[in-house]
Amino acid sequence: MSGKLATEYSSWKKLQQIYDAEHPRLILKELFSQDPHRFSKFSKEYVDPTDPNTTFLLDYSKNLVTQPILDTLLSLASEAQLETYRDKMFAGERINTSEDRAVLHVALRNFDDFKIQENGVEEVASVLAHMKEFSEAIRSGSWKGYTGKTINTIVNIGIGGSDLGPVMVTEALKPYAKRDLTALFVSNIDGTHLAETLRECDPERTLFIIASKTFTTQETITNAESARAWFLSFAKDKAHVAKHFVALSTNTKAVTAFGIDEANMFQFWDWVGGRYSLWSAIGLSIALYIGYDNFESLLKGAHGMDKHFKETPLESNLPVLLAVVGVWYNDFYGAQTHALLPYDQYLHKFADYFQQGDMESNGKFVTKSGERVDYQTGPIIWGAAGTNGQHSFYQLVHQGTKLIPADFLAPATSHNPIADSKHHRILLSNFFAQPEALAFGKTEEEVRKELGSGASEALVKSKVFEGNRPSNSIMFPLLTPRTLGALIALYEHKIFTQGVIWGINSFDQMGVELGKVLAKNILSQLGKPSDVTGHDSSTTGLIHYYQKNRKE
Ligand SMILES: O=P(O)(O)OC[C@H]1O[C@@H](O)[C@H](O)[C@@H](O)[C@@H]1O
Repeated sequence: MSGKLATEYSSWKKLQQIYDAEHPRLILKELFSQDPHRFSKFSKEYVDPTDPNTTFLLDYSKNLVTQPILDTLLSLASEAQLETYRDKMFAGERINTSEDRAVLHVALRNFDDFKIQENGVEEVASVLAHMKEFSEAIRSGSWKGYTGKTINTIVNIGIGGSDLGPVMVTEALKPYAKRDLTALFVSNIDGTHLAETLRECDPERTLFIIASKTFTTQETITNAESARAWFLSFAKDKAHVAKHFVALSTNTKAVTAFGIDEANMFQFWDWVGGRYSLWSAIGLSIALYIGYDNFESLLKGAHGMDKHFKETPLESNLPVLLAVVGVWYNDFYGAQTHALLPYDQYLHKFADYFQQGDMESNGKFVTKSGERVDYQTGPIIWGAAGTNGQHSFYQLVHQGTKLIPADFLAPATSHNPIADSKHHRILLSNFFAQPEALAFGKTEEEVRKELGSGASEALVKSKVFEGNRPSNSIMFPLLTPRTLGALIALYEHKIFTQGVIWGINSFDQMGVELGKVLAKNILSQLGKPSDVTGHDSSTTGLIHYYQKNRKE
């Protein structure tokens, strides 16, 4: 990045002045009543530049912004050289500086459109062809297990980026799934996860997909070894492993050492970050579950958003708008979190997925040039599918003491229009009502009128909704593979944009390393109390308690 702290930009300073002077007057109720055209000014319909049928509406009018604030936020993005860094990413420059790597998930869904130079990019098409051929063989039943039966269950063994994307997308695109193929996922090292999953598997009809970019991740390799031992307890002969185990990885040596044939390995490259890898071979479980053509539509939807991000001026660029509005709350309003609230059961893993996508990317306190930031970086991402959240944590979102910016997402049409779409109309009425309630609240006067004269003061106060709580709403016609691809890429580029503004490297994850190293050392000390050395009294005490109480 430019080597500057974000607070040094003149637009940052201007934003601080605007915030200090104006924020008490930024009242959504007033902003809407002053301008009857606020919705049309602050909403945009996305039309995929490569496919006019893929569209969605982004309504960002319920944000605590005016046009001059938005303009200043966009100047901040320009001052941080967003366009330059965006072009560097698409050109394959090594913008992941700490690991000296290019950041090219956009190359995985490019279909020869942008010219991208980097080793491996020319192999993308052949890996996709391999995924197509393999997924068709499994789905058609031409691929047989060791006793000649077809595969009816796939088990993806992976963690982090090698799990969350496939889990989220297979859930989201279930309406497109081959229902006689069950997709299961094992991620946790907790033996319970594998044991419970294997209870659902028939060894003669199960395919294990070992998904690991590095093929060294302790959880994944341990789970894969135990799955192989389970399989061999039935199949007996190691030669049968070839029909039931495939690998998705960048590490050919480790894959073959594990005993998986190179022919059953699906490659990707070090310029694919784990949390940006569902578009790569890591998406094999998706292709198997929804079919290769639908997987390709997912990639194409993301490519459309890439083109939009790359070619649209900042003021109409949807990921950029989401990003800068997020910076406004995160850095000036002091919001700590950002909620993702999809009103679509199929998107129930969306927030989980972007917890890694956003927090592993932007949860950093040093800039690319090694300086400690003096401002907030990535927000805490959380959320749940509507309307479940309403009956759980929305109380705090509406009346708590914290500002929680939120994105609401919903399809106009449901894949399951049961009871003549009654369910969907109820769902959507909530999707429309919640942002309205958050923004406009309910005054004391309205409460008094409602309760009548006998109500206690305490009761009146407890029923007031202060409102002025901001949100974005995203509505799309139907959750299709292409729309989902566009939505995921929308958030990926939002994360990229915020990372550029904050001057951090959004593409490494040094923060996950320390715990791994300590755990490795502790694992070697778990035998007996006298082995436990070099820790504080709390950690030592905890390990001693375990040693005293375990039954193995
Ligand atoms: O795919 P791998 O190499 O097994 O890595 C899995 C995960 O490992 C974690 O340690 C990383 O923080 C994630 O980014 C990554 O996705």
